[in-house]
Amino acid sequence: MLEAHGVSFHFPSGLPLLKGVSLRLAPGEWIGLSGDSGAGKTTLGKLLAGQLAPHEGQVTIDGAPLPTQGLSPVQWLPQSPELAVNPRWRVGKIVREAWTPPDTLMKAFGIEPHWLKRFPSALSGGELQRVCVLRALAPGVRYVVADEISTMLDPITQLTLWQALRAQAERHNLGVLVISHDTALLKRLCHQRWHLAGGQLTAGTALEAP
Ligand SMILES: Nc1ncnc2c1ncn2[C@@H]1O[C@H](COP(=O)(O)OP(=O)(O)OP(=O)(O)O)[C@@H](O)[C@H]1O
Repeated sequence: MLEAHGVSFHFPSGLPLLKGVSLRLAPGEWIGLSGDSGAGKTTLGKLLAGQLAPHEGQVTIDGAPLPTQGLSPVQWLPQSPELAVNPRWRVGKIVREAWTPPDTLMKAFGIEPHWLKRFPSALSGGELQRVCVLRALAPGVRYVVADEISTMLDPITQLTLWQALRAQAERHNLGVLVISHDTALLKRLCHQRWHLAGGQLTAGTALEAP
């Protein structure tokens, strides 16, 4: 279980952004997170993935603090994949950074073999996003924070990405936090939805059909 326990956070010289936020994400569960721009969704996602540290409260995985070394069991996937890759590495090296995804998965994520020799700047944003999502699904990863990952994609590519992620999440019992402004997408994908406003979470409609 990935849990935020009473987490509070503010950026230096900023107002309190998160005020005692608690959230539980179980293995195999999909939770949706919505909220206005600037509400702190990305910040909460980064806290859950251990990329930021809370000022109060804590984030735990199975009751223990997140590991600070090695492959993180919680992967944060950002909206802009070009910021998450080394521009001097070829795509083949990028996708195999943490593990070697099998060809079947490359195909499921719509990754073309001839992209692997290119540099990331020679892929579209949507193509590079699929590479980054697959890169993050290494063995040992148990939770994924998908932060607006399909916003820039056309509807068919969105479908490919979510279907491939869904299949891999089911196979490995991954818990997924989906951050999005798209309420219809969250209703379609998530068992449970939360809305972030004023630094606190309120329940969206629970138990939507995934
Ligand atoms: N490194 C930083 N230093 C100072 N303030 C920051 C930093 N990163 C984010 N913020 C501020 O914190 C607030 C929350 O940002 P965050 O990215 O978490 O919001 P969000 O809900 O994900 O927004 P959006 O939907 O627009 O992506 C914003 O007002 C933002 O300007």
